[in-house]
Amino acid sequence: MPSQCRLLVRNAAQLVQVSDSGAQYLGKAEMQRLVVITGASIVINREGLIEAVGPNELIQSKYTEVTFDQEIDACGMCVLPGLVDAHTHPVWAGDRVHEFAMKLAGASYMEIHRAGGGIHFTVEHTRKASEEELFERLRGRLWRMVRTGTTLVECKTGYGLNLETETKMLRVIERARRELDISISSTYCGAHSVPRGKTPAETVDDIIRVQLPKLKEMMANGEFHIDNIDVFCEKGVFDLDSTRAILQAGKEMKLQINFHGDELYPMHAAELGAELGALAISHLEEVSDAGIAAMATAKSCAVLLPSTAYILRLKTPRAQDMLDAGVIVALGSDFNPNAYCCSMPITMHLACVNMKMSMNESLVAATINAAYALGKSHSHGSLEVGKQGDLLIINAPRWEHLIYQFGGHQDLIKYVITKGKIAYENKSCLDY
Ligand SMILES: N=CN[C@@H](CCC(=O)O)C(=O)O
Ligand SMILES: [Zn+2]
Repeated sequence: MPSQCRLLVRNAAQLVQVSDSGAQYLGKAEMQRLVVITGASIVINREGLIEAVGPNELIQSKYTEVTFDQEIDACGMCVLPGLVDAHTHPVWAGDRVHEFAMKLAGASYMEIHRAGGGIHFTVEHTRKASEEELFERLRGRLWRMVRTGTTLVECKTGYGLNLETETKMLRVIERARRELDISISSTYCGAHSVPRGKTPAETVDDIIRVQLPKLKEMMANGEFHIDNIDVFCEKGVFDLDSTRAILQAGKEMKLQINFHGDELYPMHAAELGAELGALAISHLEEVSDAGIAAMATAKSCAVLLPSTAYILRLKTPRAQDMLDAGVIVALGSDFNPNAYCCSMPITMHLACVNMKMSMNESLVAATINAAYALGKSHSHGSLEVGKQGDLLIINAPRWEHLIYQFGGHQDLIKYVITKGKIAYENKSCLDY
């Protein structure tokens, strides 16, 4: 046993491990048996990994000879795994508050998109923004996420739609990955929309023949790392054949398939994703029964985005049908200029109230299952020995307060810890 460790958190009223079996995801039955220890401690070693977790007496007796860089007495508080946000678009310039007003007045998402707004508006501003400006904006947004408990986040490109700006966005994400106290899964989403002045066929060709080969070269040179490939598979954006061609090309580059499907119109994107071995498919408001069955068999994770369904007043994603059919269900905030929500506690709350998930199911979907959607559940998403020491400590005696309290998490989350170091501390946390 080492004589020095990075962090000891002791005396937690509850410590939610989520799972203690080494599972890479939890299905509906296991979600009901969340692993929670009462009166618990956790130890993070100097590599930032969890070294021990268990009842106070056990940890205390094992670690009497060990000194810690930092100790936290969590008496009366709860410890949970850092939250995992499985779907965000956080790199952009130019907000769309004016479009929110248009939507409230009755315009649909696609009407605004077809009229040249929506993604096109953001692309125009993001192309003009400097790399430094985009990084500073990303830094602020990721910091907001950290303060609401997110410690691993998926970050998409997709507001460049050409090689120059897509690579600018990838460099910005890479810099954040290297410099900031949050783990990042990076997604190339060059097929987020058909850019102005190009046909869908020209766009697919440019992505497959120009952009992807160049990205491969840049990854090999160590300029940035890309984990996932994404396409907005939607009527009026990319059809099934175009989506298949782009995702297949990404898969050949060893990128994980993680794409937008069956959101506004039933496209049979879920069936396509299952056929291609997609690790994750997001949205799925319009998924078919056959698509649900295919995803369950293929173990393609459904990343549900309750904030988007809420803001756009879409059909409610069929979380319970998916869980009953054996689909792995995860959650994402879908932070983007259309759905300006970067809080996973609010996302979990919406999933419970609008999608009829239980609090156990929501927490699993925002931790181990979201980590699975990013191919990272071997290292993230639960408090188990050997995993990364990412956790939050809330100032309440039952963990469910994280979901029950709607907003105001700045007064609930006391610490956010990444790799065993305090990334955020609220020194004036109010009593619940
Ligand atoms: N649906 C496609 N992409 C985003 C919206 C992006 C945007 O409107 O800027 C989403 O996941 O909701
Ligand atoms: Zn999205």
